[in-house]
Amino acid sequence: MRFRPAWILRGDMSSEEGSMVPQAGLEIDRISKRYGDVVALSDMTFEVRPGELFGFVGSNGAGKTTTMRIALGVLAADSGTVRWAGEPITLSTRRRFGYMPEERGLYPKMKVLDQLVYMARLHGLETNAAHRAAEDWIARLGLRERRSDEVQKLSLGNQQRVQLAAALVHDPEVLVLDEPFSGLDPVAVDVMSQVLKEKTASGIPVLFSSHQLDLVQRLCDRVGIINKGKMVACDTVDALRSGATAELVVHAPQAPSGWAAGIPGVTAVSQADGRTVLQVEDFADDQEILKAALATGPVHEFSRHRPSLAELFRNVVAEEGSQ
Ligand SMILES: Nc1ncnc2c1ncn2[C@@H]1O[C@H](COP(=O)(O)OP(=O)(O)OP(=O)(O)O)[C@@H](O)[C@H]1O
Repeated sequence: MRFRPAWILRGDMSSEEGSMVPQAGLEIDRISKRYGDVVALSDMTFEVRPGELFGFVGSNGAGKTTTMRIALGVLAADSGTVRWAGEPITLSTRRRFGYMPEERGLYPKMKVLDQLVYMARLHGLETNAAHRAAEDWIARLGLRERRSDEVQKLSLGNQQRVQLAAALVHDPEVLVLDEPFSGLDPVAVDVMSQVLKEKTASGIPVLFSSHQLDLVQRLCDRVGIINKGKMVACDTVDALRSGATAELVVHAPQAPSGWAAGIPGVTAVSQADGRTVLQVEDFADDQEILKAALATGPVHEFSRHRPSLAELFRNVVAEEGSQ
């Protein structure tokens, strides 16, 4: 599968952004960051719009955590700006963000309720309001029976629920979550997904990173694929998938190797167990392909295939890596 250049970004987001954006969201604007000789981010640019669930995907070391830390202001960029609602972020803006750091950051010996009350107080809630919010999120995230346990005595999945509660307890205006789904069981994934959807429905922009691409494909309004510190593709999953060169799966058990060679606009990707996967350009004539397949014997399947986000991701990373 190959990609048309329309959605492969090369440092200019202007064609990707529409004019219908109601208000500015969380804007990451040409952020660069080096660690010594390592270029972690290079002109990283994208926006998470109000009410949008934005999935941030990339290989290990691509720069997701660095971007999120800079967005939160816990790490300084070498250049570039992060804005929320049109204004550069400040210490007081940061207090209105909810953050789930990759390294988590709960106090292991603190009890769940005390932990959440403490977090809420840190973000400026009064004692009573902090207690109410902590109890609400404990109930909502299924942690009632664990509320008096030390965090270190919880399972990893439950610790993650507490971490999510800690990101939400002060009713943030923006959510930035670093791999919130990692290590969760299917029920906890559903709880997490539901909470994120509710938050976006109330107008909050949510940025989260994940290596679980099936989940990202299912949940997100838009996806940003990053590679080596750069945004290389950013759009809805549907737009990304429709921008990829289509594939045809042909099950013709008697077809010899190379049976489709020479048909204009067609490239064989694989052929095994009687099943051939072909890449077909827009101008390729699928009836001609079908005729060629039938000429070899019976055809049991002839179907178009839309690449999954995981396939798109592998392809983008391979393409960009080869440049
Ligand atoms: N404190 C640091 N000192 C030196 N290099 C760092 C530091 N933090 C990150 N890096 C480097 O910056 C690059 C980006 O790392 P980052 O953690 O942002 O990637 P990531 O996309 O979050 O990866 P992962 O999916 O593995 O969590 C990597 O090359 C990493 O080794």
